[in-house]
Amino acid sequence: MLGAAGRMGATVCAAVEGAADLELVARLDAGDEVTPQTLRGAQVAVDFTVPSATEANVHALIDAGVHAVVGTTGWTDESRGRVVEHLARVAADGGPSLGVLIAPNFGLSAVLAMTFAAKAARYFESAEVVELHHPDKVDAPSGTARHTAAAIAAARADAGLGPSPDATESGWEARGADVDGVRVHAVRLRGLVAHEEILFGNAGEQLVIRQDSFDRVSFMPGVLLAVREVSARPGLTVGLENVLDLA
Ligand SMILES: NC(=O)c1ccc[n+]([C@@H]2O[C@H](COP(=O)([O-])OP(=O)(O)OC[C@H]3O[C@@H](n4cnc5c(N)ncnc54)[C@H](O)[C@@H]3O)[C@@H](O)[C@H]2O)c1
Ligand SMILES: O=C(O)C1=N[C@H](C(=O)O)CCC1
Repeated sequence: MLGAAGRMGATVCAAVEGAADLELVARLDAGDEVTPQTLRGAQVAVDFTVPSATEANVHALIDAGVHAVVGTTGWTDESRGRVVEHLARVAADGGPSLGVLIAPNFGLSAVLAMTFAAKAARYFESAEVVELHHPDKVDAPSGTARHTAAAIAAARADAGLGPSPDATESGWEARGADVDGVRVHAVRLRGLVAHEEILFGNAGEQLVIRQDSFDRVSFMPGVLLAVREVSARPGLTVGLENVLDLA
C-alpha cells in the first residue's frame, strides 16, 4: 500500500487485512522508496497518495514488475500516455506483462452516476457538474468530476451538440472550471466526504443525477475488485467502469 498512513490508505489496509484471499505485505508512505526490496514481494500495489507523487510511484512500480491500482487523482492525458509508453517498452524488452488500473473513483454509486451521465448527455441542451468534498482535499475540481465532464463532452461531441447555452458576459470566475467545455463547480465543506451532482437541462425539464459517498468504506469493494482483476488486464485501464463492464 502506497500512502498507507493516509485517509484512504489506512482504509485500504484494513480492507485488505479483512480479505481472506489477500495479504498485505508492505505499507509505504512519504519518504519511503518504491523498490523491489521495500515492496516485499507484492504482486499488486495500491496507490492513494498525492497528485504530485503518483506518476513517479507508478513508474517505479512498473520498474519493479508490480501491477498497480491507482486511486490518486491529478492524472492527465500526457501522464497517462507516459505510463502506456513505459508499459509497452517493458513488454517489448521481454519484461513482464503488467497491468495499471487508474480510477478516479472506486465507489459503485459514483461509477454508475458517471455511466448514466454519459448516456444522458446526448439528449440535453445544458450540462453542468457540481462536486462536493471534505475541505482537506488538495485538488479541484475532483478527478471524478473531470472524468464525468470529459465523458459528457465526448457524448455531446458525438451527438453533434455545440456548447451549452450561456449568456454570461462578466463574472466568469463564478461559473466554475471549464473541463472540455463543461462547467464544473467545486464545493469544500466540513462534514462532507465525496459527492457529485450532474445537472442536465432542456426547455421545461431537468435531470439531476446525484451520488454520495458518506464513508470511505464505500470505495473498498471497488478497490478490492481492481486488486483482484488488474493482473488479468495488461496495459493501462482508466476507470472502474471497464472492469464492471459498464463502459
Ligand atoms: N479513486 C477513488 O475512489 C478515491 C477516493 C478517495 C480519494 N481519492 C484520491 O486519493 C488520493 C489520496 O486521498 P486521501 O484522502 O487518502 O489523502 P491523504 O492526504 O489522507 O493521504 C495521502 C497519503 O499519501 C502520503 N504520501 C504523500 N506523498 C507520498 C509519496 N511520494 N509516496 C507515498 N506516500 C505519499 C501522505 O503522507 C499521506 O499519508 C487523493 O488524490 C484523492 O483525491 C480517490
Ligand atoms: O476524498 C477525495 O479526495 C476524493 N477524491 C476523488 C476525486 O477527486 O474524484 C474521489 C472521491 C474522494
